[in-house]
Amino acid sequence: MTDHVCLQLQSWLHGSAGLWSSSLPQTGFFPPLENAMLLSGTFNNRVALITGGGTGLGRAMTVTLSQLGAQCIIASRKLEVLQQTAEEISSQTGNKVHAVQCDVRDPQAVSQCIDQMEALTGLPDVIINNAAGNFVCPSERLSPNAWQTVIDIVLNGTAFVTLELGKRLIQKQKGASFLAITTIYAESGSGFVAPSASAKAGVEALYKSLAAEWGRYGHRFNIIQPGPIRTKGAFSRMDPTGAFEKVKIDRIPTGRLGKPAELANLVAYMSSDYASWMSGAVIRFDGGEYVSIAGEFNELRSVTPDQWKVMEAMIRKTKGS
Ligand SMILES: CC/C=C\C/C=C\C/C=C\C/C=C\C=C\C(=O)SCCNC(=O)CCNC(=O)[C@H](O)C(C)(C)COP(=O)(O)OP(=O)(O)OC[C@H]1O[C@@H](n2cnc3c(N)ncnc32)[C@H](O)[C@@H]1OP(=O)(O)O
Ligand SMILES: NC(=O)C1=CN([C@@H]2O[C@H](COP(=O)(O)OP(=O)(O)OC[C@H]3O[C@@H](n4cnc5c(N)ncnc54)[C@H](OP(=O)(O)O)[C@@H]3O)[C@@H](O)[C@H]2O)C=CC1
Repeated sequence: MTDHVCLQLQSWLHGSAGLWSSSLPQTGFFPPLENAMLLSGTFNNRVALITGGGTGLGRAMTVTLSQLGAQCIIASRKLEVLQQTAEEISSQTGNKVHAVQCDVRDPQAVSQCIDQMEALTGLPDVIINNAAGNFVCPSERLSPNAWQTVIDIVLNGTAFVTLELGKRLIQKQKGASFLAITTIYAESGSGFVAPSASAKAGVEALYKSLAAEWGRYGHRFNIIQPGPIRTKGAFSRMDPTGAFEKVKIDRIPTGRLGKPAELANLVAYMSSDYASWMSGAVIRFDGGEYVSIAGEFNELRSVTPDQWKVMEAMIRKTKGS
């Protein structure tokens, strides 16, 4: 028995068993709740700008904010996509969603987009910097333009939108909540997405800096770091073959991907007056993935109770160093 368990352990250590798979099956402890969490009317008479709001997570945020009473503006490059999303959400919620074309890489376009927005709704109360560009690529294969494209969308785009709106809000003495969507690897860095990791880290530095500097103008700045949530935009560029999805899920302690509506509820809370004391916060929202990857001994989840008996006996038998 003991020899058999030792052999099993050796085979596990040499990688023939799934390194990340837990010895216990995931039993659906963490079902997602996808309805809007806040009180209806929380965002009545509020205007929310969501960059990249036409698709994926930005779209889900727009649905939730609109359900809660906000007048939303969604902005990105593809006007047709934006218009379709805006119409669908407006008719679903009864609250107007406006579509405004804007390439956030271009500061002049950003300024014109904000002119357009001011004419439509006035300056926003809620700003969600969600637009991004990313793809997995070995760093030695990146061209200068590939690097620059991601940095321009994510870091410069966020800065152009935030600074232009910030200046105008300060001028009008109007407070606002700014939120940036980054990633869990903004902190750790990550191979194969170096431009995105660098840009998202820059966004976090910008938001923490402005949280300190612009509180005096009535502006709050917060950050959400989502873990993996299925969207076409992300998954088609991060896992085009689908080969890595199971590996990812196996290392998430809650045993599943996140849902767009779950993230949208957190976004709504952090953008609402219920969070008016929250500024400079970085909230990781990843089902436990980050700590699961980081912990030195977390692979020991694969050790079975029988294997533990053998290991414990071996450890207890050892005397001295
Ligand atoms: C192990 C992983 C397992 C599972 C993963 C599963 C799920 C994901 C989990 C977590 C996700 C975590 C973080 C996600 C962060 C995100 O940001 S996801 C959002 C993704 N959405 C988008 O990217 C949408 C917008 N993207 C785009 O429009 C394009 O993809 C873009 C390339 C970013 C920009 O388009 P644009 O038209 O402006 O640019 P191009 O002219 O096409 O390209 C510019 C230069 O980049 C080079 N390029 C483009 N693609 C690639 C590539 N795949 N590899 C290498 N280089 C690329 C292109 O050649 C240009 O350079 P040049 O040729 O030198 O001119
Ligand atoms: N899904 C996930 O697992 C994770 C996502 N994230 C983050 O969540 C956010 C949303 O991603 P997700 O919804 O998954 O992916 P999407 O691809 O659906 O969203 C990205 C959005 O950004 C917009 N966009 C891209 N380039 C520009 C530009 N130059 N100017 C204006 N808008 C632009 C796109 O619209 P258009 O093409 O019309 O310009 C699109 O709507 C991103 O910040 C991403 O980094 C973070 C961690 C995990």
